[in-house]
Amino acid sequence: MASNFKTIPIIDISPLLKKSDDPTMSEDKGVLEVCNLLDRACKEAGFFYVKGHGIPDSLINAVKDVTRDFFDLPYDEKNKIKLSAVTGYRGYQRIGENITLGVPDMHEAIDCYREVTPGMYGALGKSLEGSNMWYLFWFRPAALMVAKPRPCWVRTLLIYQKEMYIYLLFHRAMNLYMDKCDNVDFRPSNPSNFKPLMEEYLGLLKDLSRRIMQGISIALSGSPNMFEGERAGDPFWVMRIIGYPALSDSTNAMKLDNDIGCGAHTDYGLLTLVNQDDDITALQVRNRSGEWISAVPIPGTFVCNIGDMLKILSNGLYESTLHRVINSSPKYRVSVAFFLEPNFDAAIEPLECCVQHTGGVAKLGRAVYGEHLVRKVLTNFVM
Ligand SMILES: O=C(O)CCC(=O)C(=O)O
Ligand SMILES: [Fe+2]
Repeated sequence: MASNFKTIPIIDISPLLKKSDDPTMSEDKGVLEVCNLLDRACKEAGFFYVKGHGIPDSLINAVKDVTRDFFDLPYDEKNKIKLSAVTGYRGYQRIGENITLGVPDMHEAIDCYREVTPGMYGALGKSLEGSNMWYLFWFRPAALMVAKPRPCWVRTLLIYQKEMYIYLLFHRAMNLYMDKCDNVDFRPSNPSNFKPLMEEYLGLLKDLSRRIMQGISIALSGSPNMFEGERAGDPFWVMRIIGYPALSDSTNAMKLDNDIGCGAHTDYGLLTLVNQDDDITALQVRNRSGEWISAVPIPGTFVCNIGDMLKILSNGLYESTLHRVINSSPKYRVSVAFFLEPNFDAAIEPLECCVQHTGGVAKLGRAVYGEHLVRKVLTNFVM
């Protein structure tokens, strides 16, 4: 549970980055100082700014400029990369199409997900590969085996329901598989510099976020590479390129119905890095007593926050704090959020070192990341 923080700490991570290829990094004084600050921020707020991250200001700003250029285009042009189930929920969504807690969000966005390859599904996914394999899964003989004595038809029905649910979930996950939508490019070719710029940016953010996770590993008393391998060695990632119309703006394709740019939510994965507009305060973070604390833009920094999967891994030591966006300024706001996630098929459960630090009992249950993601994405869109 986050504390009653009133401000969000700023952390200079340059000492951590300098040592990130050094196997003895966790003995370095400068690294340990950064890790202490990360530890405190993750416990108290679940949010922090990073500076000294090495990503040039010119690129950070160019990414926001090209985002603004895209959202400035006519609706029909933007809709050429329309998000749908066929694109695996990738692409452009108009204002009001994204839904948080049943309420349409007053933003437009491009959603980008890492492509999903068959190997990423793990055992369950593998059984669904190939055409129509799912019905074997549906009626497999093992489905008739249950521990508790119940009439046969009840047992069959219960298993049938559960398996159908799992099937549906993974069917949607299969839609995230790029081979199913390789004729749909969800990245716009207009503006022409959009793709190369975002590719470069994405590469740098993947690297940066993994380096920050090294610091978080050390902060949690683990080895610097605790999140590599089965947990997040081949991480899934998401990038949301977002535009929030000014409240007074009625020229948009859909009239604004409410003032919530993005409803209160927690992020799904490990760590989020937000590149937000410099001159508009709109992102708000909720503290323990329910006050909304503004994440005031600090040029040249990223706003970072903890996601649900890291909350589970840390056994609740770190908070995935509720946040929302309200753009009450008279200007259109853009932000680009990068989400570092676990491996798609990672089974996430509290880490032993965190259980030890939190009274010896695992307080949070196990979650398969891909299932968690698909469940969340499906509640975000009405299709
Ligand atoms: O636009 C922002 O500042 C944050 C967006 C956000 O919280 C999200 O996309 O999860
Ligand atoms: Fe968020």
